[in-house]
Amino acid sequence: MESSRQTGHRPEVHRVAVIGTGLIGTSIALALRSHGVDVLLSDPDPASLRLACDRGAGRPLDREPQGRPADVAVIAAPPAVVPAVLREAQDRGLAHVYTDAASVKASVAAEAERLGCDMATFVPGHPMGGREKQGPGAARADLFLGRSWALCPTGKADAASTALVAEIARLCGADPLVVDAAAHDRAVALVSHAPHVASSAVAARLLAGDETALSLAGQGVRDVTRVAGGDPALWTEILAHNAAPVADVLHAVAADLAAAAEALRGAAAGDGGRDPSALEPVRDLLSRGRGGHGRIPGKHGTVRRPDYTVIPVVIPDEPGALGRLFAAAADAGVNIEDVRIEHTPGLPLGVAELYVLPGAVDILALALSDGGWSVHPGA
Ligand SMILES: NC(=O)C1=CN([C@@H]2O[C@H](COP(=O)(O)OP(=O)(O)OC[C@H]3O[C@@H](n4cnc5c(N)ncnc54)[C@H](O)[C@@H]3O)[C@@H](O)[C@H]2O)C=CC1
Ligand SMILES: O=C(O)C(=O)Cc1ccc(O)cc1
Repeated sequence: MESSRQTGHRPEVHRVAVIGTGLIGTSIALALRSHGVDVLLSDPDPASLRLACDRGAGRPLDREPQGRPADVAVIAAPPAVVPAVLREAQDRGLAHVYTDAASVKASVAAEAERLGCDMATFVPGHPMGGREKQGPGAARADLFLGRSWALCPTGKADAASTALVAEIARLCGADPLVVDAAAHDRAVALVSHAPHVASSAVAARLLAGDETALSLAGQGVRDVTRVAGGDPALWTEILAHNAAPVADVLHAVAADLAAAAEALRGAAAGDGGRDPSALEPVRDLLSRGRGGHGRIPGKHGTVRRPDYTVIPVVIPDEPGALGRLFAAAADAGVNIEDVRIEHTPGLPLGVAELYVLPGAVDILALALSDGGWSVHPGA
């Protein structure tokens, strides 16, 4: 794949307009705000816009008197609407330079060109960080830390436009990577889009599982199916815009799965699965899978997500328990950076996993233990 990482001079970004204040737009806005960038926000959904503003991601664009253009406008809306939104923003001179965040690049750029957008100032982009949740409530300023951020300028893009959009990526803690749009789409078919469908296929089987089966679910199935929690409407749109490359990967995955199922069926029919040679295709798949997993690079770049320490705390499954736990942490002067709840249906207790900065672990563990909580640091 043709690609290059950007280096060198860093242009200054003072003012950014973010159009689409969902998960990605609000995360970008929060990251830019943390660097003191003036951020203007817009979204056709007033509730999304209000929540993004209330979270400190910026102020409403439509309350701004038509002033000087922003340095950059970021369009963080679903792929199908990006070209029309771009055209409209360029027509009213919203910014000097434009980018988007859509998960597919070639079709979006082609449609923008067809609509007569100015391709000299449009640098299509794709931040490779995300979540399976939507909307501004799920946004995080650190969503893109240490991730790649693809930039796919067409041949018509100004170098200065590309440099400015690369700076947006860097301010969000990501590594900008210039890559051809078609190569980008083939790459994300392999590393994002087909994995999403495969995850959904595994997760869809769970609909047929009974309560006993589901109560046995551990971390493995949670890991494999996490992204299947994404929005089906958005993902159908993403897949529609990258259909052929995704189909190629899925056909190969399906062939591997069919061969594994066939081998297992044969082994079960023979001697109950104990003949090791019957399972050779399965062993081969597992070995290749381990090899492929090993090829996923660690997070690159110098910026890393903060290393939080997890403190598991047993909580009763009753109204107000979490509130009391958070209040106890606040009394101890400790900020909870993130929280996950593990709960087994039918049991009166669950576990709240509190994510805190390493320096706060001892203070919080002691304060919670003194307060009668069942705390399990290091578990
Ligand atoms: N969800 C993820 O993990 C990632 C998504 N992306 C891409 O980012 C873009 C946004 O996705 P999310 O933030 O996840 O979705 P989201 O559903 O959280 O937010 C999308 C926002 O766009 C707004 N919107 C819809 N039509 C609009 C229009 N015509 N003009 C302006 N805003 C409009 C919606 O009201 C909504 O607030 C998509 O293109 C997606 O492919 C990129 C990286 C990761
Ligand atoms: O949930 C995650 O971990 C993701 O990586 C999500 C994601 C979804 C869509 C993208 O275009 C890019 C990233």
